[in-house]
Amino acid sequence: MQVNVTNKPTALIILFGATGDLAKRKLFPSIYRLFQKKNIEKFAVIGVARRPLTNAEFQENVKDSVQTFADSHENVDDFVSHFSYHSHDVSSSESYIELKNIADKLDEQYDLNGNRIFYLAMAPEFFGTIAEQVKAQGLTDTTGYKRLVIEKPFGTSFESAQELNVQIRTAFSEDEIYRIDHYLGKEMVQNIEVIRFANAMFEPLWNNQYISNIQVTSSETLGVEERGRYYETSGALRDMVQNHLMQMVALLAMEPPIKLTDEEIRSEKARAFRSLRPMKKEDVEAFFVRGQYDEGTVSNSLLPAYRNEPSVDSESNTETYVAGKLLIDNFRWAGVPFYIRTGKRMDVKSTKIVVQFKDIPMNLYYSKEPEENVHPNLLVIHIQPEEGITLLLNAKKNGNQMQTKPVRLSFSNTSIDRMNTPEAYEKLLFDSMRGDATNFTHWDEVALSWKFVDIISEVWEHTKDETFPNYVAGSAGPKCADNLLEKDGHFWWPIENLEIDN
Ligand SMILES: NC(=O)C1=CN([C@@H]2O[C@H](COP(=O)(O)OP(=O)(O)OC[C@H]3O[C@@H](n4cnc5c(N)ncnc54)[C@H](OP(=O)(O)O)[C@@H]3O)[C@@H](O)[C@H]2O)C=CC1
Ligand SMILES: O=C1O[C@H](COP(=O)(O)O)[C@@H](O)[C@H](O)[C@H]1O
Repeated sequence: MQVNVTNKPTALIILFGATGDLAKRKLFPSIYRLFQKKNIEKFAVIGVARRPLTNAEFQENVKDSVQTFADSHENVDDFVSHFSYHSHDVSSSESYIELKNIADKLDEQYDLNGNRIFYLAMAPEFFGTIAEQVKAQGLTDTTGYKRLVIEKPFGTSFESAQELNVQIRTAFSEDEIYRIDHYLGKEMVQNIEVIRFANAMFEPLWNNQYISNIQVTSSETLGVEERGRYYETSGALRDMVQNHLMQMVALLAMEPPIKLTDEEIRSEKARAFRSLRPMKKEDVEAFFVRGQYDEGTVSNSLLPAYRNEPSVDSESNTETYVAGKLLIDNFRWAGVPFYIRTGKRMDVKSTKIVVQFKDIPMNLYYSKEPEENVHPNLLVIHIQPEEGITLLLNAKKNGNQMQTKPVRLSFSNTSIDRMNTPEAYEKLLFDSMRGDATNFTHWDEVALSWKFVDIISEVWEHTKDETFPNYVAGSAGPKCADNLLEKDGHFWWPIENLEIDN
């Protein structure tokens, strides 16, 4: 269903998990930016968590968060006056009634038309209970819209995701559910569609006749930090591949949607997932490799091995690195490998997509200077930290001989628009308030991506990787990831050499 998208949304946001890390680092600063830009005016927030806090104490926490994580600090007192707090254990049905009373009061006070966002920034084990309770206790009986914004991970396998989906669907219909994948809120991830579908020079080439392979890299310098308990049962495959990396692959591989509506775009992404060649257990080893970081020295500090991080098993078999090859068995992509890789404690923090074009059929320049191999054309989409596009072409070297040199055409997104692009969470929160679900994941996409990764998890859970730990903290990852491409006659383009030239 296409929802009526409004530009100045009003809403009461009921934020479950309001004392947590995500709320502090991402959500409060994002709501603040929307307020500062006057994108939202009539709004109120109820923070929900167990610890006892007064409204004033909670507002002080929100103020701290804005002062630490947002780039401007004006009107903060006015901003935090929109926040209330309700101490409440979400697994007990009792205090939902009190929550409803607070919600109704704020609805009237701020003239919010009964519009409600239930934002679940909590561990997934609570998602089903909260959805059921807000319905049972009448919080969803409202005159305006009701929407459920739900954080990842959405389950830990297809089966668990399906159970969770059934639970939340008792209270919310599919078009009221906004499953967050914050990569879909990143400016340059949203730009993938525009680069592909708004440029006559790319779309005709966007297929197996002209593209040799596509590489998607998301590397992090951070380790697992304080999230060892969660990460031990997740690993990089469930934490990053099932969602962020596969979403980027879908955007790169999908067919042009007939319209730019959420339904059309999400159904094209789901079709791309349906075309993925399913993994067979016996093929996992040939298509996917894993790694786990060992201790390493970065800027003269010794960083611990994953197995020595808090709440991590000293013999853990959990992967902190994944590289893999995906094949899309459709007319457009047959034969083109999509390589993906992601890891924690790597040498650089960077997310990039490299589209490598095929060599031209006959190259006039090889014969003259065989050592001067002509560089393949590359399109590099820089997702973060820098945002932009680089096109690597070949041009003539200055001078009399006919030799070539690679040249770069670069576009830096931020310097062109002369503004900082909005944070992913800011955009997604705004979209959920406006009723635009385009950049949220539909159940079909979630189900298909879980089915794909479940086979890999099953194999990995049952085979201990005796090489772990197999890469040093602060390095470029394990050697097995290079072998994966070498077998196909390819190599990973070194992301640190592909920066944007301004
Ligand atoms: N942090 C991040 O960078 C990211 C987080 N996410 C996801 O966001 C969600 C939240 O993560 P994060 O903020 O890091 O988690 P935290 O552990 O920091 O916060 C959990 C929150 O839940 C509250 N809580 C826990 N149990 C209950 C309960 N029984 N009743 C009411 N409140 C409860 C806690 O407050 P109290 O103890 O006071 O009850 C706290 O506010 C998770 O699903 C996570 O996977 C997704 C992407 C990134
Ligand atoms: O969802 C997650 O993403 C972050 C990486 O996000 P980014 O925007 O900084 O690239 C990752 O650290 C975390 O483990 C994962 O849960």
